[in-house]
Amino acid sequence: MGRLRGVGAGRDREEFVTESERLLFGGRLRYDMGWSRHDDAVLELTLRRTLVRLPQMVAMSVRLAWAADRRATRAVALAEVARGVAQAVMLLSVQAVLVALLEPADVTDGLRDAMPAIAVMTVVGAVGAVARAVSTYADGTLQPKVERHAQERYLERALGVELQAIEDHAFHKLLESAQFGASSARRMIGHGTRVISALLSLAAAAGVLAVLHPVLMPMLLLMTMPSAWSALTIARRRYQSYQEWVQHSRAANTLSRLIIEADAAAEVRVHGVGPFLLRHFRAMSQSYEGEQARLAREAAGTRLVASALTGATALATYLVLGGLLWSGAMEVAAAGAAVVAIRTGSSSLDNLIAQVNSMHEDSLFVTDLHQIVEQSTGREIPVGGAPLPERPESIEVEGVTFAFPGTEGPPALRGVSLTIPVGRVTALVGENGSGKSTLIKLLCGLYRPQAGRIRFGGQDIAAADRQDLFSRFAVVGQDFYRWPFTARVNVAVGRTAVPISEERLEAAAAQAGAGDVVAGLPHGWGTLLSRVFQRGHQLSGGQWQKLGIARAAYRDAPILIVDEPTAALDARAEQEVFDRIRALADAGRTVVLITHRMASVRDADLVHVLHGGRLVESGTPDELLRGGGRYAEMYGIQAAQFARSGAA
Ligand SMILES: Nc1ncnc2c1ncn2[C@@H]1O[C@H](COP(=O)(O)OP(=O)(O)OP(=O)(O)O)[C@@H](O)[C@H]1O
Repeated sequence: MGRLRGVGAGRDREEFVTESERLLFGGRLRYDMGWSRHDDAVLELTLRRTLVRLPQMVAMSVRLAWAADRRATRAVALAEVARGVAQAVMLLSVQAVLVALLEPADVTDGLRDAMPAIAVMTVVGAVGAVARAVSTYADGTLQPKVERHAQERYLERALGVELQAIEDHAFHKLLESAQFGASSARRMIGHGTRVISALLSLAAAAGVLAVLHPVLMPMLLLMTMPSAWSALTIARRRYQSYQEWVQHSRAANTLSRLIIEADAAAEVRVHGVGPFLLRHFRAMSQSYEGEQARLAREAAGTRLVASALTGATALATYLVLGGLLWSGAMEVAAAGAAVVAIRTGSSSLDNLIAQVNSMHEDSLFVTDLHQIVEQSTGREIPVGGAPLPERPESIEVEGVTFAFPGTEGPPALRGVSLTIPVGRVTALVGENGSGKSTLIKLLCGLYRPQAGRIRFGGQDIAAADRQDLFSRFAVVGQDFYRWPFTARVNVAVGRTAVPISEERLEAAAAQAGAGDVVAGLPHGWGTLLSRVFQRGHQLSGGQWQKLGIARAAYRDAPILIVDEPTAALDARAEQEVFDRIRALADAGRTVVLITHRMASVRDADLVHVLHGGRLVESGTPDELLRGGGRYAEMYGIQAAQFARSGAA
């Protein structure tokens, strides 16, 4: 990575855009790690730093485990300590047995002297085995709980942030990366357990070596250095690569999903899109394979160097041991015990390094999880606030300007001021992209204006309780969500805070003209509305639209926002929907209607016309028609179309 940060790095990176990335996704899909927030953490992934971070990481796993299940955590900790102590006692007993066997001239005496140590070895062997079984069981129950806990925390955070955070690609990338945090948290527990166990057994081996000869312990450490270095280097490269390629992999997955996606299946076949998608899937996968091959090549080289160094240090250690024996500085029995301790110690150290390394890698993903918490701070939907008036006279939009963050060009809304009277139908009209849907999202409190304010009966909604604000609205958007659940849930999802009421469902369906749709379903309200599951049923666009309106009716909120509610409806159904919308307003509901059908707007009490993010006209439909402005022009165009088709 350091190389990429060099002078020519930007140019190299720009050049390295695959054809698929450019054609399908409009450019490079790899993150510039030089600018990544993780960069510091990753590039500092050195042996020293990792070891310094070890206590932090162990503490992190303990905290995760403690929050998930205290009893199991305690059981794992006790069992692991018991295992470590058993191992230490075992090593000391081995030394005692060797001394007893090698020192006396008579073998029988030696065996007799060794008996107590052999008995101790048997007991601690059994204790170690039981401790291991306890740890395996407790760890097995603990890990899934930790994963669920972490996953819930993640989902709660994702749910709690503003729409704008979800739409921010950097935050979204973090969300994607952090979704692995939960399984990493689970693995951290396993690694944490094994780290403690390796540390204890290492301490035992080191203790024995220190007693035998002071030079042996540093030799043991030296022997393990190369594998530690290689493991950390490989892990660092892997994580960097993951971070850089996360969007690319996601894009390749999107391509493979599109090939099997039910909604795209017809077009994929009729237009022959399949081979095109497959070709680009192959190309994108191949470029990722190239990256993986690079990682594998570098890992192989690093491992080779590490093995050579390990061999050299092992040789040096045994030469030192030989020298000690030859010079008479050490007895044969002690040398035998030293060999056992070195073998145990180096295998514990290797194990420790491997575990610390995996733990470090996983801890980076768990850190992403923590970063979600950190980065969502300040972006979460505020809790609490001033209550809104129960029945405001009107909603006032005052000089509102709003630009989508990170977008260029003029703001989506510029100095818009208008009034939405309560209990009336207000229509918002304007050409595509004029800012109608954006204004609606601001009204509902999904976005905040950069200038100006929106008042609900005099109360600025910026200071209002957002949940209270949300509760005032029912929205039937152009792209209302088609939940892959039953018809019942697709309507009742309008109000999930209370138990589902069949009576209310029927009333909502009747209000939306969706009664026939439900009656025609094979299992009525219980019909699953998704073909990708067993017993699933497919609705037509118009049938879905009626259910969408029923959902809003079920929500029963004082303000109903309908964004192109009739686009997929036939002429009769369209008329019925507008009649119903009118009736809702007559019954005291406030309706904000967005539509391109000018004739439908004629029933509105007030019309606001947006153009290029500005309010250009306001008035009753008759006033605007008489005024001869934009509304009159759009109305005239549509009326002429009808007249032409009528004459034909
Ligand atoms: N999430 C978004 N991020 C960035 N820009 C957006 C986003 N949503 C809308 N825009 C831009 O804001 C402008 C206004 O869009 P908006 O959806 O409000 O228009 P509209 O009047 O509802 O259009 P239509 O009649 O086509 O539904 C457009 O230029 C659009 O590209």
